[in-house]
Amino acid sequence: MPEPTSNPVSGTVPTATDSAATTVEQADLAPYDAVLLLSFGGPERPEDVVPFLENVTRGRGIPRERLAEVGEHYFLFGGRSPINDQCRELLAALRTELDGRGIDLPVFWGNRNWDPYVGEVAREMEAAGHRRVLVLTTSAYPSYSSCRQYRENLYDAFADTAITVEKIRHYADHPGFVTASVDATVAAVDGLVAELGAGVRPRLVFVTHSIPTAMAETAGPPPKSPAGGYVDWHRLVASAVTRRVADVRAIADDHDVVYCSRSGPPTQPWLEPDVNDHLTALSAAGERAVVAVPIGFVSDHMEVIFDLDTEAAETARQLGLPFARAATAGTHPAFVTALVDLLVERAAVARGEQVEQPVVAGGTVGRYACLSGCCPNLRQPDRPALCQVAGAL
Ligand SMILES: CC1=C(CCC(=O)O)c2cc3nc(cc4[nH]c(cc5[nH]c(cc1n2)c(C)c5CCC(=O)O)c(CCC(=O)O)c4C)C(CCC(=O)O)=C3C
Ligand SMILES: [Fe+2]
Repeated sequence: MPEPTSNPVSGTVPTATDSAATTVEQADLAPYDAVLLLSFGGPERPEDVVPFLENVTRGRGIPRERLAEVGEHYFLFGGRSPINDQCRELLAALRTELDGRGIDLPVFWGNRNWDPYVGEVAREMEAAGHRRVLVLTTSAYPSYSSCRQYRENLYDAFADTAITVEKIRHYADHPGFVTASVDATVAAVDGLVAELGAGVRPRLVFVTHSIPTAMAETAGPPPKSPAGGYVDWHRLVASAVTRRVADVRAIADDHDVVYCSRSGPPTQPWLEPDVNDHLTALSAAGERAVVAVPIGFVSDHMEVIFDLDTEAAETARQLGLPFARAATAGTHPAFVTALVDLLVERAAVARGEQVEQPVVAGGTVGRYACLSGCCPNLRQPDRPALCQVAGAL
């Protein structure tokens, strides 16, 4: 940040001794008057688990056995999902970063599937006088589940309020998100090398949430491959992370994008391979060590602590395949800085200003407002959603 020539807060000229306290210029996110962190939500007590699962799966056709199985994942961790605490930590980190830039807008937090519900938070925000809100979700990629479903819930929450809602762009290809994954991957590679010796070249296995192939193929705006925007964006992030890790550490030449948390009826095709099947195949092919990089999750969600740290780690143990899991972005400073940069960028765009929109090489600048047919709801195509504009794909 440039040194201010005068102190905009007090109007006095900063001196050498008080400069530390006076170099923060007041800034804002005009035209927005508040920020909303929108997340998935998760249970915090054993009694919450079943009602939470009912909220998530209502009308989604998930088999009863799958629900019972996922309930057990939560019970294994005391009936408490890690996700809400991670949102609290992210809120604190965002506050510190905003304060450091002299931005004093309030940051609210609401969830789609558990307390604090976004519908209740919307009414609080309206009562507090807010009228134009900028939303940041804890989901970084395009697809129905990771984008439109959030926007449908925003519609339900805000339709009857006086508040206008806008969103930042999809940010998985933002350099700050990629940097957080690179640092985490380097640390995990170093851990394996310390354990196994300098000759080992771990293979990077990027992991994300599986979704039905029908959802994947319709995800994201063009240009996209037949696999769809969800898969394309993950492949791009995986390649970007691999390139940067390979610049500084010896790793295997190839990397993979694989999936966890498959749900739905067995007859419905979902994205494959499953991470456990893939570890088995890599072991059979003679791979000597694997680093799992959960680029599909912004923090250590249940999918990370159960599907990877518990289940996939056990698969690797049984295979005798050395395995490490890289940290998620969480509150990595590069990620927190990137999120605030994305808020600042979005506000500048709303003011009609020219602004830099950084993406990693080969990335595309995600849309601020999605096209009305993008990431369609295949069950209820006409369900209303916010932050979209009319336009054909
Ligand atoms: C793409 C995607 C993300 C990433 C983007 C994002 O972050 O949003 C994500 C995140 C999450 N998913 C989560 C939890 C669950 N997801 C489920 C079910 C499903 N997820 C799907 C997709 C995704 N999900 C889909 C297509 C289904 C099938 C039902 C349907 O078509 O809607 C079910 C039901 C049981 C089951 O079927 O597994 C649960 C409990 C939690 C909370 C974790 C915690 O507590 O830490 C988080 C962050
Ligand atoms: Fe999910």
